[in-house]
Formats: sequence, C-alpha cells, structure tokens
Amino acid sequence: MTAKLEPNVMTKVSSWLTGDYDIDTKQSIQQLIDEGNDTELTDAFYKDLEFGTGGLRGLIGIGSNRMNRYTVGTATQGLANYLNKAFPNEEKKVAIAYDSRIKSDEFARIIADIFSANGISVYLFEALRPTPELSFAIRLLGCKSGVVVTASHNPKEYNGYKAYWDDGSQVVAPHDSNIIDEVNAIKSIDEVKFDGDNSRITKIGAEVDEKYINHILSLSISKGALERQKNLKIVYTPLHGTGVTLVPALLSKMGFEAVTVIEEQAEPKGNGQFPTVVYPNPEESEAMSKAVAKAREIDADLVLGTDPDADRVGIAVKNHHGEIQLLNGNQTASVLIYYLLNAWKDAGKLTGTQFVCKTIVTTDLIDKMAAAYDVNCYNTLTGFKYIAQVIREKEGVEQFIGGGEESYGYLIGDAVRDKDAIASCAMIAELSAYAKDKGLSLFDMLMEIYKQFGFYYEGLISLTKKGKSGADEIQQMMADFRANPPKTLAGSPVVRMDDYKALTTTDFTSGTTSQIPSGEMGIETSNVLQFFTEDGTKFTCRPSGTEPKIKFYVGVRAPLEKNEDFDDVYAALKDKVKAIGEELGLK
Ligand SMILES: O=P([O-])(O)O[C@H]1O[C@H](COP(=O)(O)O)[C@@H](O)[C@H](O)[C@H]1O
Ligand SMILES: [Mg+2]
Repeated sequence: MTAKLEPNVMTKVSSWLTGDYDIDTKQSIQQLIDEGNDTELTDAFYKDLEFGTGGLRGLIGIGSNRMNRYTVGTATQGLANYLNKAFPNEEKKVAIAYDSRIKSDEFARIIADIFSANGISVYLFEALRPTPELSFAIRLLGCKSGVVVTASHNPKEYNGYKAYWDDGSQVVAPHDSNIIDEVNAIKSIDEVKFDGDNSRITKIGAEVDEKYINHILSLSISKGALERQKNLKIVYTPLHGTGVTLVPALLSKMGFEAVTVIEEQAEPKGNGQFPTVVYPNPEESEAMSKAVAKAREIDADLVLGTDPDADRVGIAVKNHHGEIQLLNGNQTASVLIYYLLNAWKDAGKLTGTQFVCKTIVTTDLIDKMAAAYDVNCYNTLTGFKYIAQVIREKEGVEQFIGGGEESYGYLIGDAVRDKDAIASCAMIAELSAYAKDKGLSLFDMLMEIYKQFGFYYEGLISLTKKGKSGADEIQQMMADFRANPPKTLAGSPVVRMDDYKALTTTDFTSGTTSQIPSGEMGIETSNVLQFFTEDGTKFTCRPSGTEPKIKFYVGVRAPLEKNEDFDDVYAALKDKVKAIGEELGLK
C-alpha cells in the first residue's frame, strides 16, 4: 500500500480489501493503490458518509465516504437496530421511495431487504415517487420510519439517503445521533443482513397517490378563480425526475386545461444522466431554460420546474414588462405565504395562535408580513427537517399555516412534514389563477408585497471546494470570518454577529454577548455565522450540508414607493449584493 496515506485511511482501505466486500469493489480499490491515486483513496475513505442537512449524500462509488451498497446497507442496519431499540415489542413498518438517479432503484431494494430481514415490515413504492409523497405515506400508513433514495438536485454523480421518523419528518436530534451511534457500532460488514428474508415487503403505489392528490386538492382556497381561469397557460418541467408521476395529473384534476409538459425532460430515467441539463436543479437558470423558452414561445403565464425528487420547485412568471422572469426561492416563498396569510385572514381563521416557519437564511420579508397579520414566524437552522421539528413542537398549541426556505422549498399545511413541490405547484398555479382573475399576475402580487413591506432582495454566492482539501479550505474560511468579522458591508457598519457554533449573539455597539437559546425550535449548534448591518443588510456564511460548497447569503433591502421605481430599486439592490460579494473577495 502507498506510504503517503493517513493511518485512518490505510486502516479503512485494508479492512475493505480483507472484509466481505465483492470482488469488483476490491479490484477497484487495488487499482487505485496500483495507480498511486492517493487523492481518490483519501477522499473515498477519510471519513464515513455523514448525516448532513438532508441525510446522507455522496458520490456514487467505492469507499466509506461514498454511496454504495455497503454504506447504504450499514446505514440501514444501523437504522433498523435503532428502530428495534426505540420501539421494542411493537410491530414496526417503514416506507421506502426512490427517485430517477443512477442506482436509486437498486439501493431502494437493498434497503427494503435489510429492513425485512430485521423483522421490520416495508412498504416499498413500486416505482419512482416524489419525496413529499413518502413523508405523506409514513403518516398515512402508520410507519415508524422511512427512507427516500435520492440526492435531490445534486449532479448526476451523486446519490443519497433521506431518513425519516414517525411523524414524516427527516430525522433530527436525538434520533439522528442515536442512529449514527448504531451505525458506528457496526464493526463488520457481516453484521449487515443483506441476504435475509424479504417476505415482509409490500409494494405500494396508486392507492397512496390517490390519497395524496386528494389531500393536495383539499388545500385549495380559490375554487371560483380556478373554475374561471382554466386557460391559465402553464409550462411544466420535471427535469427528468419524479414530479412527472403526479404534477401533470394533479394540474389536470384542478381543472387546468392549458398545461404544456416539456416532453424531452419528462422521461424520468434518462438512465440517471439528466441528459438535457447540466444540473437538475431548478435554482439554476440553465435547468429552467427549456421551459422558459417554451413559455416565451407560447406566451405562457407560469413556468414550474421540479427537481429529481420533487421537493423543490422553481418558477418563472411574466413580469411587469410582459417578459418571462425567473423568481428566486425567497420571492416565491413570499408570494405563497402572502397568499396563505390573506386566505386565512379572509376566512376569519387568524386568532393569534397561528404560525409560519422559515430558516434563518430565508428572507426576513416573511417575518415582517407575518407580524402584520398577527401570525408568529419561527426561524430555524437550514434544513426543512427543522421546520418540521417546529411543527411537531407546536402541535396542538399553534396552527401551522405554511413554511418556506430560500432554496426553493415550501410546505402548505401539516399533513406532509417535508418541503412539498407537488402541493406547491398546485398552490402556485392556483394563486396565479387567483391573480389573473383579478386582472393581475403573480409578479404584480410580488410588487404589491414590496410596496407594502419593503423591497427585500437576496442573492446567494456558492463556492465549490471538492474533496478533503476543499473541506479543509471551507473550514478555514469559516474560521477566518469568525476571527475577523467584517467591520462594514457596502459602507454600513456591522452592528451584530450571530454565531450558531458558539450559540452566541454579539452586539458590537454595546460590546455585549449573550446566548442564543437552543435545544428546541429548530436551533442547535451549527457552523453558521450571520452579520447584520445598520442599514438592514443580513450576511450569512455556512458550509453546505449537502454539497462540497461554502454558501454566502446576502440579503439587502430598500423601500419601494411606487411600481414605476421597481426596476431602479431592483438594479440598485442587485448591485449592492454584488458589491458585498466583491468587497469580501468571494470568488
Ligand atoms: O437538497 P434538498 O432539496 O434535499 O434540501 C436539503 O438541502 C438544502 C440545501 O442544504 P445545504 O445548504 O446544507 O446544502 C436545504 O436548504 C434544505 O432545507 C434541505 O432539506
Ligand atoms: Mg430535492
């Protein structure tokens, strides 16, 4: 073996070479050794895949830090062991779904077999299904846990493992670390029950689809407008993912008659290659470009695009110049929540004990709107699982209206406990119909919000830094920001810093530091720094928990007096975001 490898990498590599791993895996490892490919060996073995913002996520390949049958199997055995401890002497059921990625169906089958071999009953979706439907299915079928095999919107080389608890939420404390402890307690791959009895596996599909679709239809508010605006022109792209299984049928059930599906992106398999896009991520304008072009061609009102596991949705709408324009996740969340707040108000359902929920990196416009409606707004760490945690903690005390986050994830009502792009597509289409019925557009609604509450604009700067060296670099950048906080941003003094690693908030004007309360409401220790300036800018930096990236979120704001000022204010805010990125050297 090559001498330059770190001892922990050497140990892992030799245990894979000698343990009960298949011959192809061993040959691939041996080849890397023969080639002296220390970088790849290190990246593949220097750590175990970790539960991040959205479960396990990693490159598909050999090694403890990669997605393969062994890491998937070990995670599942650990989860099964934990379920057997957490719910002793109880019949246990789990639900499993998977997306259109390379190996997703194969991993789903392996996971199902392992649960079954551990005495746990499995409901396995018979084919591709959206992530939010899995969350719904867990609650519907009384499952203790569930798994979706997906790497969401990551590039095609990735796969992942989203793990759920009995309320339909992705696992949070204490279950996340308890599961990891069980996974770490597995000392040999022989402990994973790969070849067990698969008699406890039941296939599910159409019957769950029907109940899920009926649930979404029940969320509808403006039935009259829907009836009158059947001709709203919608373009939909599933980006080769699972959204195709439900969104077109749902829009049709809602009565929409002018829906165009981008057929070349509707073939979900594409062998997991996502052949027509660089990244299957609706956050990327490139991914949305075919749908946007189609919308321009047919003069559509609305573009919807869902990611491969259909929990996030990107939209484009006609702006005040009649041009199709992409909205960012903060803008979509703001319009959606505004629509819900008004609907609850009009129905006389706002009594002071309702709430909305968002993450700390999501626009503060939502806090401002909620306050105006006497609705509580809770802020959690990044990760929709934390929004779900707040819903659970508030159950029976306050009513959840809806939630959203900047990364294109939204939820309406609490029957699903993860971001739900299927229900969001329905609600966004509905509110577009509602606006059109009043002679307006969704974009007009957004401008109205800005006029009423202020123009909030947020830009995201992501820097990709791959492998162990990239991860080290990201940690160093965070340490530098912590040690030397910026004094000003775009000329305005930084007056406060929140450090979620230390759970402290520091007021630079008074020089005082106090604790941020943790332990509940979606707040725990996390490597996140936030800076606030005198003129209302919010700057956040954190390492991504799903991709090899460091993320910088820049939020700026200004008043908007009248619609005619929109373009100028928008341009000024965009320039300000750019200037902040440049002055901090973020490239
Ligand atoms: O990737 P998804 O759609 O499953 O979504 C997951 O990851 C996103 C990106 O997280 P990070 O910034 O840590 O990469 C989070 O915003 C989201 O809450 C989480 O559910
Ligand atoms: Mg996703």
